[in-house]
Amino acid sequence: MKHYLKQNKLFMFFTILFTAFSSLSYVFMAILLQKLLDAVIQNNMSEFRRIVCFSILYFSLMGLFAFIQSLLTKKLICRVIKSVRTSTFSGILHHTMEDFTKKNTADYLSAMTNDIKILEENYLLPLFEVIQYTIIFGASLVVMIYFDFIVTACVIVCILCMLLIPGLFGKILENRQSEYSKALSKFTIKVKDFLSGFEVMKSYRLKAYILSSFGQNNEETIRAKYAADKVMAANEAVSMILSLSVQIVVLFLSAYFILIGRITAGALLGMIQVSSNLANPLLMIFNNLPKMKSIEPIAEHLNQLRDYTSTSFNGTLSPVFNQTISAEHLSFSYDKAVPVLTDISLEIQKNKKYAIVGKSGCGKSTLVKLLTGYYADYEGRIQYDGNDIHTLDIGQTLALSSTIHQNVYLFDESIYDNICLHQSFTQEQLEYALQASGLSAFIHNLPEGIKSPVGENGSSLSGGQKQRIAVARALIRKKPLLILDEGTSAIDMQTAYDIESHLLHKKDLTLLTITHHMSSDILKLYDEIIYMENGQITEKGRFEDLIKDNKQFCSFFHAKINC
Ligand SMILES: Nc1ncnc2c1ncn2[C@@H]1O[C@H](COP(=O)(O)OP(=O)(O)OP(=O)(O)O)[C@@H](O)[C@H]1O
Repeated sequence: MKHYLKQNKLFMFFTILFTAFSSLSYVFMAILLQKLLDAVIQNNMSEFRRIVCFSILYFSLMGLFAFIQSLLTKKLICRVIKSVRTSTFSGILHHTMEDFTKKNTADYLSAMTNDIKILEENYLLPLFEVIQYTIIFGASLVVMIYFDFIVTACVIVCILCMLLIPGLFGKILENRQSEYSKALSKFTIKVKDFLSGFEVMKSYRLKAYILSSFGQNNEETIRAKYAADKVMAANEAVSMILSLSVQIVVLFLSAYFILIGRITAGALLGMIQVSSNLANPLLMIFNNLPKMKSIEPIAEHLNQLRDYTSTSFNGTLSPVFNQTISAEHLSFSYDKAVPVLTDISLEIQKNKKYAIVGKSGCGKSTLVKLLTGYYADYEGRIQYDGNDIHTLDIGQTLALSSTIHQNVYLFDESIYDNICLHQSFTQEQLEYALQASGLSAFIHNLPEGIKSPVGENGSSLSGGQKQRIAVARALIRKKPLLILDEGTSAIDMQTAYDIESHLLHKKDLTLLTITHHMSSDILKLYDEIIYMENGQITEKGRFEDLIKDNKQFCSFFHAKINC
């Protein structure tokens, strides 16, 4: 948190300055009361008038300072929250694909919303209260010494007892707050999951189950919140008792000192006023310190997201793909126990076309993800034009390829924005991409044309239309490597055939197609069919040759077309 406050040093300085002005005015009230009562008791009319005039000016200025201080504090909190959000979000965006997918997206969502809210409520707001009350407390102590030293000494003893409170509750509150943050994150994950599966819920009549599971999670979250609130309540009660004891000590001692003639009645009134300026600020400070300490695990989590650095890919070379992407003796598993790819060697030559086929779950998508720089923790070697992928800048390596998945993600913007992704392209480039992806006729029939909104994740489009937008998105960028991972599966046969054969005839494109669609007309157009079984490549070659060989691919092909 200090990091963000340092970024706003000047703002912080002026906020503290005006906090000091408005805080000192509270303390000065005690001296004003003492002077007023003494003037009244001494029947001093001219002194009384002087005090009244001074008070009018004084209270007007006090109001102005309080307003400026409040404004500056709010503005500073807004600036800090904005910085925390921006740097946390940019840290999240900095994650490698591999590390990003290790967590549920709702976990990031919870950090960006719930955790930052907790930070505001339990750190930033209390911090400025603590600053304000510390100034009031310090100034009150000075005024108290001015009134009477012995009373001040007794007050200090009470305060030392109060110093034990943060130590008493801080650690417990920290643990409870951390549990609450975890519960909130779990709750957000569940809600996101349920809302994403809305359609499944409707068609499988899952409402009762979802409501009960939601209720259980809601209950756990509230229980975690209440557990933290209970510690806060205990902290508040103990702080209150101790702060009251300060006022009681002041009251009784001052009364005794009037009796023995040590102080005046005006000083008693002043001391009662100042003692509340000692007790209340202390109460607030000791209420707030454990709260502020409790956000440490949350701040740590946000800092981890902000300061994320990839430990897997640290290369800096710009990748070049002019000849080959190769894999040698590549083995990989997601959880170490179950091997997904075993000893794979292959070479992808620039501008050639490859179809990767095999039974579901044999590792086709995983192989392509590894080749394009998705995962770093594998055995063997992956090279781009002879350079190990680990020596390359992974951001640039990932940008060399475009993958069109079965489930395309579309932003809630227009078709145009989803294709161009806020980059500039010429009209000619746009028209080519629309034509080659088979989108032209569809867009032509829309009232708003290419500017039509697609809805949340393309909810107003069909699966095939979404895939065509993804194809246009990739083609307009003329990326050297295009991957179709069942990328045309939702498009009607004729359009899919047209798109795929167009891509197969593009001379300046390397194409990797993962397909379950066994059309001999299309498969014949590929330079190489790569057939996989149980995480291994068992056959490679042109379609006609593999059919002639009459081995595993041939049986797979015939089994598929006979289905
Ligand atoms: N992120 C992941 N975490 C853990 N296991 C995974 C993950 N992704 C895939 N797997 C597992 O790895 C194996 C290979 O999956 P992969 O998606 O590569 O197969 P595939 O051949 O592309 O399948 P399909 O043709 O059905 O899309 C499967 O057993 C799958 O369950």
